[in-house]
This record gives sequence, C-alpha cells and structure tokens, in this order.
Amino acid sequence: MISVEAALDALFALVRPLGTEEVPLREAAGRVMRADVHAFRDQPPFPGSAMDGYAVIAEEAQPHAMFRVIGESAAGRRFEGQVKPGQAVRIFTGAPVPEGATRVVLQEDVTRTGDIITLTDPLDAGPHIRPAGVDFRQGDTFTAPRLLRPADVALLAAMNQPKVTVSRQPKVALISTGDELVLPGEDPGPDQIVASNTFGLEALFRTLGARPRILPIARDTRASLESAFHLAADADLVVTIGGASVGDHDLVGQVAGDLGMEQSFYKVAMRPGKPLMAGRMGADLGGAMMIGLPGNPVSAMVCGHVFAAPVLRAFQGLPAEPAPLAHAPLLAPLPANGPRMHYMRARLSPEGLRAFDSQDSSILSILSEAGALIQRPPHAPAAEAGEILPYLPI
Ligand SMILES: Nc1nc2c(c(=O)[nH]1)N[C@H]1C(S)=C(S)[C@@H](COP(=O)(O)OP(=O)(O)OC[C@H]3O[C@@H](n4cnc5c(N)ncnc54)[C@H](O)[C@@H]3O)O[C@H]1N2
Ligand code: MOO
Repeated sequence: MISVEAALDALFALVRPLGTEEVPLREAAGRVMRADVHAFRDQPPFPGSAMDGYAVIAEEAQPHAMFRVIGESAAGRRFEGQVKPGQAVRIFTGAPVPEGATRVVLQEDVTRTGDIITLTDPLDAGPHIRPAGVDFRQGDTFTAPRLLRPADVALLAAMNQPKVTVSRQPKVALISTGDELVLPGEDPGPDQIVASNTFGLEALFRTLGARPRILPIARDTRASLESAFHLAADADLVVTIGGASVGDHDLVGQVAGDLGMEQSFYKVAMRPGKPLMAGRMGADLGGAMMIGLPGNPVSAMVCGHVFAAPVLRAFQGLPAEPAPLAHAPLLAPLPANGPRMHYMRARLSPEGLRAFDSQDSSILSILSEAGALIQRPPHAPAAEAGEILPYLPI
C-alpha cells in the first residue's frame, strides 16, 4: 500500500496535458485558459465619473459655492467643451469627465435653480473620478493557465476578447462493473441495486471541465469487461468503478492487465478508497490513463474528489497539486486515527465541523448531507473540540 501523497504523484506522472482550442467567451466559464491575454486598451479608456452629480474644478468646490451649468456629460456621450472657473457640467456615473474638471460633486450635495447650482454645507470629500486605466492598462497581461470563473469571463469581456484559448476538455470514459447493477429508472431484481456512483462521478467530472461519457455497465465476465475497455479506446482517461478488490468476481485489474495495462500502483493507505488502482492502457487501446475506483459508492466519490479532481485539472494544464484544503474548528471530539489517511464525512456549518457517527463507505445519504471531508492523517492523535482541522470542501 502506498500513501495518498505517493499515489497522487504517481497519478500526475501518468497525466499528459491536453492540447488547446479556441472557444467563444460564452462557453469559457469552467474551462482552463491556456494562453496569456493582453488588454487592447485602458479600462476605463477615459477619466470617468463614479457618481451622478456635477463636474467642477476641485479647488472651487467649497460649501455655499455657486456654479453655472453649461452642459451635460452622459455615459457614451461626452461633453466636448472645457470646464472653466465658476462653471459646472451635469454628469452621470460612467460618463467621461470633461476637460478642466477635477472633481464631481454629488447631486445630493447640490441645490439647483435653473442653470445655477449651489453647494451644500457640509460637502463630502470627493473627487469621485476614476482615472483612465484604473482597472487595467493597455498591454496588461491576464496570465494563463487559469481556471476561468464567472468573474474572469467578465474581465476577458472587458478586455474586448470575444474568444479565448482554453484546454481541450478531457474525455473521460466511465465504466461501472458488476452483475448486480441496473441503471436508474430500470426495474431492479431482488438482488440488484441501482448504479449510483457512475452518475455522481459524471456530475463531478462535468464541474471539473471534463467531458465524461457513461459506457454500458460491464458484467462480471472477462468478455464484458474487455468490450467495455474497447469502447473506451478514444478516452483520455478511463475510470472504472468496482471490481477492484480481492473477491472472485473482482476482475478489473486482471482484464486490464491482459489488455496491456501497465499498472502504476494498486492499493492506497486511505479510508475509504483502499483498493484504488491506476495505470496506462496498452497502445492498442489508445494508451489512455486508467484509474480503477473501488465500488463502494462513498469510496468512489471520495476518490473522485481526492484523486480524479486534481488529475483532471492537471490534464487541462493547471499545476499538479492536491485538491486544496480548507480549515475549520472541530465541534465534537474525534478518536485517534488508524494507519490509513481517513476522509471523514462531516457536516459543515458556520461554527465548524462535526463528523457523522457512521463512516460506512456504502452510505450515500450521509455523503449527501456532508459539506466536508475531514482529512485525518495516518496515526493522527485524538482531536478535541475546538481544534482546527483540515478538510476538503465537497
Ligand atoms: N477481503 C476483503 N474484502 C474487501 C476488501 C479487502 O481489502 N479485503 N476491501 C473492501 C473495500 S475497502 C472496498 S472499498 C470494497 C471495494 O470493492 P470493489 O471495488 O471490488 O467493489 P465491488 O465489490 O464491485 O462493489 C462494492 C460495493 O459497491 C457496490 N457498487 C459497485 N459499483 C457500483 C455503482 N456503480 N453504483 C453503486 N454501487 C456500486 C457493489 O454493489 C458493492 O455493494 O471491497 C471491500 N472488500
Ligand atoms: O476503502 Mo473501502 O473504500 O474502505 O470502503
């Protein structure tokens, strides 16, 4: 058995970062930008007003001062003239500040009669002018690689980029294995259960920018597994679920091996998720990276968060790093941990973390309630309430 850290390193060694493609901005959220972007112009391109009010010369803006309004500057339509002493220009938020003006007085600080405005006492400090380029300057670089969040898409739009170069999406083939499985919506026999983790993992992988594809369920026969692996030949990553342990019907490792899979490791010192395996499929089957997940539904999902998520990020050109941990106080004590890294399902509230009493790796209802996996390193001593512990947000 190898450690979680060693398993992650071995997985990263199997990743071959994918090529790139250009997508319209509307499709860019959640993708990994792979080429630097340079701003074509300053933003804002002119000194602009931050408020609705009147543009004047700053030194003249004193309580009770009076000005004659000589025109208007609106967003998209500037005032072309110059503001001279004793003059003001009506101005709106986002409008270019006219030449000569160095301050905007809020309209709340003004009384107006016809073309004459009088400033109130007191006045706020001002100047309510955003300098040109305060957001970004022409030539500023937005650096890749970067996972594009909605705010990043907004910034790229502001930089006048209608398209962006992103990583190709990793194609992931998901193979469930087991005679007991039926698909959701089918009519299960008395000894059958419904395949669940396939769908949980597909959903998780989509949030990670991948293009997962659920293949037909492979039965516990060599022929069925072989044909599933053949169907997965065009994938970048083949993920099997179940059949990874030591039972007579756990055939995934054997069949993949017979098809030329070069195994990188089998079994990780973690709980749940111990019977994890990884390797590279034979060249005949496309040479894709392969991860064999344990069948227990919680084990498969935990391995998805701990291993598949960082792997899918690395495929898309992001740094090869473990899934980022957060920290929060523990609300109820935990016993000392055993020899395996334990990912404990926990309720996450604003006050902190509370591990669920049952950590049985078959119980999805508890995973669904959990907002966190508390990470307990091998042989961690008992933890008291109030201790700050690391966790994986899920
Ligand atoms: N003698 C030993 N037995 C087991 C060991 C061991 O070390 N020695 N390890 C246990 C651990 S830990 C795990 S985890 C399981 C994993 O076994 P497999 O990967 O071979 O998984 P299966 O036996 O195929 O299935 C386990 C369990 O999960 C259900 N399952 C499978 N696929 C799905 C799916 N797509 N959706 C929902 N549920 C699924 C399956 O019906 C079983 O109930 O092995 C322990 N045994
Ligand atoms: O590792 Mo198994 O995944 O403990 O249930």
